Amino acid sequence: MASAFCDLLHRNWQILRPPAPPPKATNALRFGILGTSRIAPFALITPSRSHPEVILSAHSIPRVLDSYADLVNDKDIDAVYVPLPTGLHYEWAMRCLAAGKHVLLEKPSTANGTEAEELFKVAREKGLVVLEARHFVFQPSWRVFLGEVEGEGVERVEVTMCAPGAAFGKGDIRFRYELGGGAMLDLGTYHVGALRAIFGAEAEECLSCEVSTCAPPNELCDTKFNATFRFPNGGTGEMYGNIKASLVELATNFGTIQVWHRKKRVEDEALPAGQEKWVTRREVKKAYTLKEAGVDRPSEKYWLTYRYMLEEFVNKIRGREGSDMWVDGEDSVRQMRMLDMAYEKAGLPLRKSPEFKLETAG
Ligand SMILES: NC(=O)C1=CN([C@@H]2O[C@H](COP(=O)(O)OP(=O)(O)OC[C@H]3O[C@@H](n4cnc5c(N)ncnc54)[C@H](OP(=O)(O)O)[C@@H]3O)[C@@H](O)[C@H]2O)C=CC1
Ligand SMILES: O=C1OC[C@@H](O)[C@H](O)[C@H]1O
Repeated sequence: MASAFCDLLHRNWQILRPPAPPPKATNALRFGILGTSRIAPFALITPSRSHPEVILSAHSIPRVLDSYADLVNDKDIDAVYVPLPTGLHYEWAMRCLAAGKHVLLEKPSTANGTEAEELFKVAREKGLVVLEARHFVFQPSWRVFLGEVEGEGVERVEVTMCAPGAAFGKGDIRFRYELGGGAMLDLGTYHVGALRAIFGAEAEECLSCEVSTCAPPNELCDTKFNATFRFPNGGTGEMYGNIKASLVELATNFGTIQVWHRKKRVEDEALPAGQEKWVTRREVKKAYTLKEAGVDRPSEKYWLTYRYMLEEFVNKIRGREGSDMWVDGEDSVRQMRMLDMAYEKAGLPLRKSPEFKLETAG
């Protein structure tokens, strides 16, 4: 017990303060970050410290450039991390591709399915990597969890995840339609990703979608959602989320997917041979490393989802075989199509990016 506690403390300490970084490779990829979003330190700045093939070349450290366009067109940058409001993802990812840069693109990839289709088509044509940062996919424990599930036989799945209302001020990007605001697009992208992966199939129909929305003038932005989808095997997937959750609601529903790798309790029912009563079997599994998840690839206990994701992003750019955890363009497009379905069912307009013109397309 004491050793498990020490292990927990040690691991969490290393998350915040990774061990002395390995020397950077001479051909390390040079990353730039657009903007100064709150997520950047978690999603890229800290993980990059322990990656020998990643150098942060431009952001606030060590160089600050005058504009997003300057950074995107900087010849000393190989890859750009785009953690902008969702409604700006499409434009800036397209600009990065036009400038020949690989893109680590915050989730959700774009504001709607049509934009995603266009974006990933251009990425394919240019032979550049665009990865939607749906980070939980890269977590070893998620892999273990999916290994327990037989998509075809799944009848009903419930995905619940909330975020603390106190974290987002009134003017937050999540509550502004013109910036791609809305809880389903922001948080629901996790729910939809989980449902699709568990069923191993695409939802055929959104059967119902109830939402609560912001007060005018932001009434087009949902803050809470409850939706049900039908999957090809006849099973139903339900999702509930709230980005204005109170502390009480958070106590049971807070999304801790980034740090909490311990696999949720597995429960199933079995009828032991010769007995009349069904019994419930419970098992807790954990996998902090790829090795624990049965994958023979390097990883460390203190890596968060973001670090795992960075590892695969670099592998893909280098053309190296990584683990089998990945989010390809087709997956991102399907993800957006399912979110579109939910918005349509809720009677809310699809989110969209502002019009823009590529000056440097080539
Ligand atoms: N992977 C994860 O765990 C998480 C992912 N996200 C995703 O990351 C993205 C950013 O979220 P978050 O970090 O909370 O966002 P923030 O509000 O903290 O940051 C957004 C950044 O976008 C820039 N920006 C450019 N134009 C605008 C504009 N018109 N209005 C507001 N900001 C603008 C600002 O940069 P500047 O400094 O240049 O002004 C700002 O710092 C979202 O797509 C979200 O879905 C968010 C949280 C967690
Ligand atoms: O991980 C997250 O939790 C809270 C959300 O609002 C955020 O955008 C998301 O990525």
